[in-house]
Amino acid sequence: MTDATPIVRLTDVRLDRGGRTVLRDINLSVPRGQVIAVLGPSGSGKSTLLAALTGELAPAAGTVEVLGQVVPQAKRALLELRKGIGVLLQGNGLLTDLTAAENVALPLRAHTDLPAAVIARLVRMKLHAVGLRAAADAFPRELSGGMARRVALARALALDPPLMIYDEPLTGLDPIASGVVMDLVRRLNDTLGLTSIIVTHHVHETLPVADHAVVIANGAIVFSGSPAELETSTDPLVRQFLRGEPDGPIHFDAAPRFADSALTGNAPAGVI
Ligand SMILES: Nc1ncnc2c1ncn2[C@@H]1O[C@H](COP(=O)(O)OP(=O)(O)OP(=O)(O)O)[C@@H](O)[C@H]1O
Repeated sequence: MTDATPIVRLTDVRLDRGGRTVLRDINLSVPRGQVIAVLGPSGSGKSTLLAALTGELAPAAGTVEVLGQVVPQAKRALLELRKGIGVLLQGNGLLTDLTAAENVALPLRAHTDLPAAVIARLVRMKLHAVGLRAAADAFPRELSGGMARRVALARALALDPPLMIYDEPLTGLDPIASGVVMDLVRRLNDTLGLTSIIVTHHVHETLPVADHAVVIANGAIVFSGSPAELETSTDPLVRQFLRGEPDGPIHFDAAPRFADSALTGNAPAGVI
């Protein structure tokens, strides 16, 4: 993969779950080095899109390429690919009976044969990167929500993945902790040379650190452009989403109604 190859590319992708189409006609290309915000209301299919990137969900149609290869279905090849993808899951997924340092060490112990002293040094470096070196011996229950999220972030970074995926990284955090986490996401992206995909409905906290925004609603990409373009968009769907209004062209029921005319024809391609 050359530097010019997009780190993530979805081509004419359709994603089905439970026998129902959740997302269709997804075209999205993420260049290296960028922070991309994937926004959308609850139930719009953000987690479904992530599942396709990590190979948890195979596309019903189209191609999903990550790190220069089509996401494989064979288990071994998929595990190999996943080593290059750091995922910060909703919640933290920290093991409560392990210290912060032990949590960060988990992926290193599972996926490398490095000696304990090297792992300990790498763990200290990762905790330092998220500003928590002093919390190495603390248990998750002793940490604030924001600190615990940063430990989870350090763990996601443990194997030096070139691609980071954040699934609702701000859930349950207060505005100050949210600001700290988003600044960290941006800073780590730039200093470590990562590419970051942030899936969230926290628009106003995320846009300031994003290079590019994609909005999904009603089963498709309905906006793809810069944060500034998003904020000045006059598209009724985008406006409704940004203002959090219950009434408008976005359907908030579980099943996207593809036959509805609100979307047909005016969904811009998600190529960035
Ligand atoms: N495993 C599944 N089986 C069947 N349907 C599913 C499954 N997972 C999700 N869905 C459906 O797919 C749609 C999109 O769900 P998804 O979780 O991707 O949305 P989301 O945008 O991530 O929502 P939230 O912001 O609430 O997490 C929803 O209608 C949901 O009910």
